[in-house]
Amino acid sequence: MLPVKQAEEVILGLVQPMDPVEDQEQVELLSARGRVLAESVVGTLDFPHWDNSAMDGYAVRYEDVAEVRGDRPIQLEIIEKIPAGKPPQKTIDKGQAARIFTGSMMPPGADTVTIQEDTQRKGDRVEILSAPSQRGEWVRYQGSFYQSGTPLLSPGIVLSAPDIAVLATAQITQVPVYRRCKIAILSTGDELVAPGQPLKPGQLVDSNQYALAAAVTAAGGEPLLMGIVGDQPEALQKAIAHALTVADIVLSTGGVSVGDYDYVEQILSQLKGTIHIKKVAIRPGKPLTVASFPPEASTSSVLYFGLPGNPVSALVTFWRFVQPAMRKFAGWKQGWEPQFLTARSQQELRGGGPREIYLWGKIHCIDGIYQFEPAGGSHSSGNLINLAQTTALAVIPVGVSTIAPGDAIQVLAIDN
Ligand SMILES: Nc1nc2c(c(=O)[nH]1)N[C@H]1C(S)=C(S)[C@@H](COP(=O)(O)OP(=O)(O)OC[C@H]3O[C@@H](n4cnc5c(N)ncnc54)[C@H](O)[C@@H]3O)O[C@H]1N2
Ligand code: MOO
Ligand SMILES: [Mg+2]
Repeated sequence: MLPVKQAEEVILGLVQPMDPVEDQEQVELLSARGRVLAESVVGTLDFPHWDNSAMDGYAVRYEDVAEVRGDRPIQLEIIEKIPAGKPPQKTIDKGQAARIFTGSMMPPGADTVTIQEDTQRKGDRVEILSAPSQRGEWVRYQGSFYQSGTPLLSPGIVLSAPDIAVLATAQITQVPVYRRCKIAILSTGDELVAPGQPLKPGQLVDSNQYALAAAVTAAGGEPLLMGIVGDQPEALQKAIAHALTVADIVLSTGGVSVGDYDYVEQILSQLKGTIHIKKVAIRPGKPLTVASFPPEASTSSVLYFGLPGNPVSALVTFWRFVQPAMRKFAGWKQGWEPQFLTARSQQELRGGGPREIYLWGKIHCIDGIYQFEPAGGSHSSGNLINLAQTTALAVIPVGVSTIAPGDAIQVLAIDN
């Protein structure tokens, strides 16, 4: 049994990120959120594009108003009103001002804005009641936030709402992103029927394919549903061989343990896959099987995860191992590894045995401190019912038998 951390290293070591050119596609700006940027974005305009006012008030010359005191106001002649979006027509001379608004271009000659609240209007003149604290007060200078020609956004970032604002400002309406990675998902087991089918005695609804499709989508991938394959080696070999030709990563569930009908590993070998992992010291998820297929066996090299069939084992191993691999493959520049948070356990947690234990539950932030609330009921890897609404997995390291209430633990936050 490979320790969890070592298994993670082996898996991430097997992943070659997509090619930023070959695997690039252009998407509309409004569809770019959550996608991974494939190219550096460089703006052709300074930001702000021109000197403009940060407030409603009057554009003035600093020298004219620097000495103003409450008991010594000065009056300036208003020579122009400059709405936002209209270029100023006049130059501000000594003793003059322009009425200006937030976002309006600064007129030549003026270098400072006095806010409306510090003035009194007197017909076509304005009385300035207090001095600015410095030259340039309330002016947003051209290029003060960003200079054109320098990188705005770097490749390998996952685009978020503020990034979309930056792209919009840079007038990038078609965004170069990595294509979504294709993840084939197949369920193995003679007992499985699709949701909606009546159950004969001994049968079970295939929940894994749906759970994994949702998890893949949440992780930014494109799920390819390959259906249910019975426990027949020929059918399974055919299905796996086909999945290898259509996907970047293949996930199967079931058939990886030691039972008479657990054929996945032998089929991966028959298909000339290299098996890197057969068992991981994780509970749930021990029989996780990982193989790689060189480009000859498929269109390009493909990573294969034989996830355990138990529904909780399938999702826990997805979150712990598949999702990081997807991130690296998808072009993320960094942060592929799961990010653990420190939380306090609300209840006593029991560990023990040779495997790292993952308990599912919810994470709450109470008075600024993360707290982990384990799901009630059985933590059997077959109990998918109490997995509902899971937002975190708490990790009990090997060698730790008890976590007392209030003790610190590492938790993996789940965003799905
Ligand atoms: N003698 C041993 N038995 C088992 C061991 C072991 O070490 N020695 N390991 C156990 C562990 S741990 C796990 S996890 C499971 C993994 O089993 P498989 O990956 O071989 O999966 P199956 O045997 O095919 O199924 C296990 C379980 O999950 C249900 N299942 C399967 N597919 C689905 C699906 N798509 N949707 C919902 N449920 C599914 C299946 O009916 C079984 O109940 O092995 C233990 N056994
Ligand atoms: O690893 Mo199994 O997933 O413990 O049930
Ligand atoms: Mg089995």
